Amino acid sequence: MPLQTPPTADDDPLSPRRVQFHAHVDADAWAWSCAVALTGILRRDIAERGLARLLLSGGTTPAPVYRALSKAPIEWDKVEVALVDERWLQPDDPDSNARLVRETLLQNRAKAAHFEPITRVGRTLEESVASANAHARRPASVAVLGMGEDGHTASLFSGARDLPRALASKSDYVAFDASGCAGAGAWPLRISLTPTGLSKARERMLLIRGEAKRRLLDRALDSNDATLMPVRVAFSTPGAALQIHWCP
Ligand SMILES: O=C(O)[C@H](O)[C@@H](O)[C@H](O)[C@H](O)COP(=O)(O)O
Repeated sequence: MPLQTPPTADDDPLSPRRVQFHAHVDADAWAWSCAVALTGILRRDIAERGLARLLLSGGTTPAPVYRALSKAPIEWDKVEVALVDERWLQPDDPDSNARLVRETLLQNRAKAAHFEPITRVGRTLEESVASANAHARRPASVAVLGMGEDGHTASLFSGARDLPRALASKSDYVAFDASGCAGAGAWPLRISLTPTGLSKARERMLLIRGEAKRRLLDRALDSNDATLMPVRVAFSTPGAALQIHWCP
């Protein structure tokens, strides 16, 4: 009879080896600490592989981190910047995640990075998803995630008809229709990284701020259902441990 391997701490999604929580005193300390952590990851991958790949989320939270990171001493011409998710908008739309990344990260030293928007003028939704999947063949150095007030991460929304298919997908990116989900705001049609795509990133970071999100995170850690709390995929998906960076 084959010997059974006893479960290790890594089998438990809430093991300290899977989720690490970093609390920062204020927004400045938070932004700079996250930028320093990201700088270390990107420089390490450039040293080890000659190239680094950074996956970024949108939303209102991460801009200060992206602005701080834009000044970091990194060989930016060896960095590919891509998106965790995108709204079905033109890449220069003020509400697109591409525009956010261009205006916050791709400034200063980081101007030299290579940016891959998911949407392009003239590209259909299917072509956009196919392009994101083709680029995702190169594994990400780090995926930077956010969490919505409804518990979504990337563009994986609870209550959406597309959620079970996205959670089970073997593709790195899928089209996602979040019609009827209040958290998706005015942009129900999205393209999102899946747990499969997330599992390939060498590192994972979740950026959150404020007491309400800290309480929501506690609820997500206690819940056992990613269809109710999609942010659970950030720590329950096999692969890298999740580094959570929070400030008041
Ligand atoms: O484009 C998006 O909507 C996102 O990438 C999304 O997953 C975001 O990270 C959360 O919605 C958090 O958004 P806030 O930072 O605005 O709360």
